[in-house]
Amino acid sequence: MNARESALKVLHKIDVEKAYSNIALNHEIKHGQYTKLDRNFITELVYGTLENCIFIDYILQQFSTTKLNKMDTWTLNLLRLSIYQIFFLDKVPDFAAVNESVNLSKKYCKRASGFINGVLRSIIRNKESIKMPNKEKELAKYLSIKYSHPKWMVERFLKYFSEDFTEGLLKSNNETPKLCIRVNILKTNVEEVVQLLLENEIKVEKSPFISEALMVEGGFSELEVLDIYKKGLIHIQDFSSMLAAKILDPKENQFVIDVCSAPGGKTTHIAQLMKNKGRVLARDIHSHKLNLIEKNAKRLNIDIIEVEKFNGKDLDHQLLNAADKVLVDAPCSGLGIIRRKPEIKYRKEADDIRVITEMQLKILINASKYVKTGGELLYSTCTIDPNENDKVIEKFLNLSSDYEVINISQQYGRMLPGNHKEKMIQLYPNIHGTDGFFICKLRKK
Ligand SMILES: C[S@@+](CC[C@H](N)C(=O)[O-])C[C@H]1O[C@@H](n2cnc3c(N)ncnc32)[C@H](O)[C@@H]1O
Repeated sequence: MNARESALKVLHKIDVEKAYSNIALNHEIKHGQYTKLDRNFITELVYGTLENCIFIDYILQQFSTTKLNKMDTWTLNLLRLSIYQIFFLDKVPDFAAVNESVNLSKKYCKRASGFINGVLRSIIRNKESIKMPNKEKELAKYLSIKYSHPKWMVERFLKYFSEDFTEGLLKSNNETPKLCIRVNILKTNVEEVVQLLLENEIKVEKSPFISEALMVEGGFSELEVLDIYKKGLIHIQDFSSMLAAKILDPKENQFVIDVCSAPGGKTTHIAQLMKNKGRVLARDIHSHKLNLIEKNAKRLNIDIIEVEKFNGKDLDHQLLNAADKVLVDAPCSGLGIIRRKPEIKYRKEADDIRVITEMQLKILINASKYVKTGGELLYSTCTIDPNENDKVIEKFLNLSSDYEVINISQQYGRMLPGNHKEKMIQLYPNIHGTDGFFICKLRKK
């Protein structure tokens, strides 16, 4: 199977089965016989098409007599894949993209071959004269189409951020994120890992902010296949996520509870910082995800983590005032990780955010009850929506007079790129080059 056919299958799966892009793509790549070049091309085609889907559909609708929602899903995804190549990939000649698509259509949507051929050739002929909405008159619509974010999302960003900031954010959301590595200091050290990666022709940069973090140069994306990963010397985790455990700052022999912990990125980092001494209780509502924490802990040689299925919306009376530190890495809209999962743009609705903030507050209130007097509570999310971040904290503080916010931007400023004047930390992909991420640390008085 060639790269375009694989990309089409993955796009179809994401669209029709609502699969996650990273999981669907990894599955396809792992189970096919592809060269590294093919794997990179499939990845580029899938992410590029997904990232630019609203723009692509806008073009397609202008040249198709059939409405997009009336098209067969194979035809629609094949057209999207081809239009992506025509508009965004200089290395693919336009007519090669059309010919490949027509060949593929014979296998996946035979009856539409002529239609696909006609639409694509007409797009190529008129490529230069395509009209975009007027930026001055219809800013949200223009940005929505240009950067392929739903209009409600753009309007929401424009409500919170300036026009320039919003445009920068939308642009960054369509860029490829840097791959970050966390060195497992229980098993090795940074120098050894840098050397071992070099032997695999992977160059990394040390992070000036977090001692155990490395940034991969050039975006190599298959670290999981390396021995160094399988042997648990490294874990793959964004810099912003590493900050959460660093700022929680757990110590050896403490009792730490992580109430929303799967797949265990932060839990295993916490255990690592505790030098694998003490107790970490890792909970999640989804039992199938708890297996991932156990698998990760085993690989990283960590044995102080206990996993347990528990709904954070329920209060566990057994744990009242029991923990030194509690982490609430809350379920959120994910608006900070659109670079990694572009499908988030198309699957979220404005109302989802209202519903999720109620859950976040409930989980935070329950979790706060598990902290000892003098203990600490850390709330984090991978979103940039203030309603899920500082607004949740504001509501929490109104209901919890026994808590105060710790000024982490002052205390941990040296770990952060950019300037942070507020007590809490909000990272943005367009400013900090990390995932969009929020952290607030609180102390129980
Ligand atoms: C942001 S993710 C956690 C990521 C994790 N901390 C890490 O670093 O790997 C949020 C998690 O909350 C879990 N979750 C959602 N609703 C929950 C609830 N009511 N109680 C507990 N966990 C919940 C989800 O299954 C998901 O694994």
